[in-house]
Amino acid sequence: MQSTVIAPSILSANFARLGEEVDHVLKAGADWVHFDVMDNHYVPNLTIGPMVCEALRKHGVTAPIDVHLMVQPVDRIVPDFAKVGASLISFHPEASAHVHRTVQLIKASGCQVGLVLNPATPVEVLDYVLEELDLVLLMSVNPGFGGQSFIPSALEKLRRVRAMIDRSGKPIRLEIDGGVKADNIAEIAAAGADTFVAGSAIFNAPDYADVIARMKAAVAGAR
Ligand SMILES: O=C(CO)[C@H](O)[C@H](O)COP(=O)(O)O
Repeated sequence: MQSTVIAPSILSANFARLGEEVDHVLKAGADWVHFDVMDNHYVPNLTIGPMVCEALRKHGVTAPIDVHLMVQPVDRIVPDFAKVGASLISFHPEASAHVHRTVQLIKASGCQVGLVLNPATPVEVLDYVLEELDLVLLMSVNPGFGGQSFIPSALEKLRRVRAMIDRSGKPIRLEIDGGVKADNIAEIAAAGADTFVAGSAIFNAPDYADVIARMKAAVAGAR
């Protein structure tokens, strides 16, 4: 199992002060920056693109930027994110005409690659491509909005994907995204996640360091 990563989703940050918010959350103990890209086509919301990623790098952010593409089509935007400092790019198989080709494109661009499974996407979509991946991202809400409730069936799915990753013997991260809070993260970790996206639970809290510390302690206890 990989080391624990807490990746705050900046979807719930104050966009009017984004650079400060990212500095603050990293200083508070966050490991990665989770960067949600929505296109009002694949998902019914519209957020941020490569220019904002570039602005964060120019602002001085050196932490890994974990780009979650909720866009269709996928391939055209990949080089734009690679150029401006994305560390890892994840995409939804439903949004790509050729999943294996998109995986290779992301790797060739110099980024790590992740595949995202929606709550109703079967784990079999990982067959034939799992070993090419650096990360599997399981959505525990339907994509498009922060602040939704964790869908309990994601726990069983985590256990299944954890077993697939362990069987592969590859150092593939298992990330969970949606409704992750300090009070449910222990059972999510016990089900096999090692990388935790949390938006509203962190950015709506009065003390980012306190909530991140409580999350890390809960994960450590569960492992
Ligand atoms: O990808 C997302 C939505 O599509 C968000 O990252 C996710 O929902 C995180 O927000 P929260 O922790 O508030 O549920």
